[in-house]
Amino acid sequence: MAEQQGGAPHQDEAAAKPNMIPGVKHVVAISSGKGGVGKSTVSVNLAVALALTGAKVGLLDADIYGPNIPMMMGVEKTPEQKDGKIAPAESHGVKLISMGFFVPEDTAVVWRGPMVHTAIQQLFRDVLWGDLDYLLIDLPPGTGDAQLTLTQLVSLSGAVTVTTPQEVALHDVRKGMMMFQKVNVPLLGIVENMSFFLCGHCGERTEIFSHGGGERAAEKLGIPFLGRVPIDPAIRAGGDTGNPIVVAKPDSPQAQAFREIAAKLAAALQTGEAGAAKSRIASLLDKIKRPATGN
Ligand SMILES: Nc1ncnc2c1ncn2[C@@H]1O[C@H](COP(=O)(O)OP(=O)(O)OP(=O)(O)O)[C@@H](O)[C@H]1O
Repeated sequence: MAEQQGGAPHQDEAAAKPNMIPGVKHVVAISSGKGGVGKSTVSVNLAVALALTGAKVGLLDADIYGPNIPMMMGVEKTPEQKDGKIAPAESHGVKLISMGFFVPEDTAVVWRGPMVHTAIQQLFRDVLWGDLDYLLIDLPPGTGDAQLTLTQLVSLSGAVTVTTPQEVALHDVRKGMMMFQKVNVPLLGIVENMSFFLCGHCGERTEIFSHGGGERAAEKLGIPFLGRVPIDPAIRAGGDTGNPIVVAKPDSPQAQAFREIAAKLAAALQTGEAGAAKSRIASLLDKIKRPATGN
């Protein structure tokens, strides 16, 4: 990817590739095969952990069926409009837009395919994201309209999948990963959430949802395992109060787990970039070496 100073994609490049968001360097989808595995919790903590490294980070809550990122980030105010565009909210150093801002609370929304398409398109096109190093997208669970729309509308740097460790959740992971593979979205890795519970009183470790499934799935699929996060009341409380654990308890092992996963994700994106640059150079060299055929 050609870059201007500061790392954002060049405006010309963005114009040439209409699916790129001008000024946004990496767009990463955070997905899950099924609901309730902690995808939003992981999205929020990774976004804030990346912002704490000094990166410019945006978070797009595309979970049209249960947009709870504003609550998890402690944002109540609806974003302002400027010249027909939407200025994202900002919290814990992260720019934030959610479908939840535009849908009245406690309203059940029935989204048909084209509506999903239009809504997600607007969140990309009409939001003043500015220059970002990372735009994380919290997808709805599963492999439906929103996921496919997204892969059509925006050039994704890759997808991360969140799962719990048990076999039934992993079955859905494989399905989700296959969808991304089919549409040529690089698989950046698997995060295993709710991996184990450490008793606060006796320190005993209990593996509520079985053991090691995320890592085994990563191995089988040949994609990176980004790390595991324990099940912990402080992580849940961080979500409920709008204070993600990486800021609420930065010295805790749970926060450390999220920071390590964020670092691995950043490294995977850089490797992807280096890999793409290498293959561009290799193909250039190949062209230079190959004698002209005259036609
Ligand atoms: N590691 C964890 N420890 C304790 N609670 C957690 C953990 N991860 C998530 N939770 C809690 O589990 C619930 C579901 O998490 P979350 O909303 O992040 O899941 P989700 O996969 O995004 O769900 P959905 O896609 O169905 O909306 C929340 O109450 C959240 O606080």
